[in-house]
Amino acid sequence: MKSHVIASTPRDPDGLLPATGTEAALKNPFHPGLFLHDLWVLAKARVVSLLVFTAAVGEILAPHALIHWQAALAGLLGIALAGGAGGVLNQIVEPDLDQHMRRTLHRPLAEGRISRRGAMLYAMVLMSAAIAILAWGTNPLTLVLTLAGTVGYGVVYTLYLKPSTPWNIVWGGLAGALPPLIGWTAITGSIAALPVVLVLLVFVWTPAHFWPLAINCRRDYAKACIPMLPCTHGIDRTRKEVLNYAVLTWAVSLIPALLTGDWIYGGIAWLSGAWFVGMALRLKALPEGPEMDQYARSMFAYSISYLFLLYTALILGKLVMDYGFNI
Ligand code: HEM
Ligand SMILES: CC(C)=CCC/C(C)=C/CC/C(C)=C/COP(=O)(O)OP(=O)(O)O
Repeated sequence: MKSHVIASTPRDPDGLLPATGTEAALKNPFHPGLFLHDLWVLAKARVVSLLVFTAAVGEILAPHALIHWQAALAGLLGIALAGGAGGVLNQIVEPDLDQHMRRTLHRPLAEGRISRRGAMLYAMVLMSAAIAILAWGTNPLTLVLTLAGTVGYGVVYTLYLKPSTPWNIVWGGLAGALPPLIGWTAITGSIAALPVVLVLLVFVWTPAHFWPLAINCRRDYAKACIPMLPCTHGIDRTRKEVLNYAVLTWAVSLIPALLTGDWIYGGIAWLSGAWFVGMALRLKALPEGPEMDQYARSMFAYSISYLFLLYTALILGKLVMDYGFNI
């Protein structure tokens, strides 16, 4: 396994300054607003919000979700806390790496505002709360799947896959794909075809979500010695894989429509997926340069809206099918 421990920081290439602390932190050791913001960033709360949303859709699609509203709430809270713990674990492992990437340079551990020990305590609090809530409000299957998500991301992906293989995110993405199934099992206690397809959907979406960003940040990943696909196999191969996974995502996104006969979802999935594939084709066609880098950023941003749209369309279609709303 490659080591990702790097001795100096971009702020201090010669290692002469104290190892920790931003200017703000040095001037003002405790600032409550900054501290709360740091806790938010440490838990990767924005990513977790989409994980929780996909879990909520898994719950809403499950039979009799409203009757089991306590399990539904416990499931969402548990996933939010466990997802947050995964984000903290990830940053406990990577402060040295984060210091070498412009995107992550200002994270609380990378800048030394929060210590590894403090972050570990935070992860333990989040994880204990998640376990207690899931054990009390849901069922053992939901608890086990959620634990698998946190360990899969915070330990298997972060410690082993990310520093050792360019296919890290394909397998690492499985952890982040679990929430729709976790939402479903929180309500039903069992596994069914529809939520498994929803897991597959996030699983095949993840590479086309992340690799455009990796293209954009390839120089930083190379500096940090992380073997992301654009660094190990080049930009052309990465763009080809983005296109492959975009097409795969488009195809898998149509399966729920076939399973449920939900044409509203099917129509939205078809159109938004066609757009995603169109973006992948344009990314592939652009000559290397600033325009391609900028377009890769746009595709990354669209990937998030796209997944959000697909899962929103699933709820919309279910409402129309169940209650016959006129639209
Ligand atoms: C191993 C799998 C994944 C990898 C490697 C990955 C990678 C990333 C990275 C590096 C960012 C940060 C972009 C930035 O700060 O500029 C990001 C943002 C984001 N990711 Fe992913 N992601 C993965 C899976 C997922 C999953 C499963 C979801 C949700 C279902 C998701 C939702 C998001 C969202 C909502 C953002 C935007 C956060 C923000 O605006 O700050 N990601 N992803
Ligand atoms: C079900 C459950 C509890 C799942 C938790 C899984 C989870 C939090 C997945 C998020 C995936 C994610 C943020 C990847 C970022 O990649 P990175 O860590 O390589 O990005 P970085 O460079 O921004 O740190």
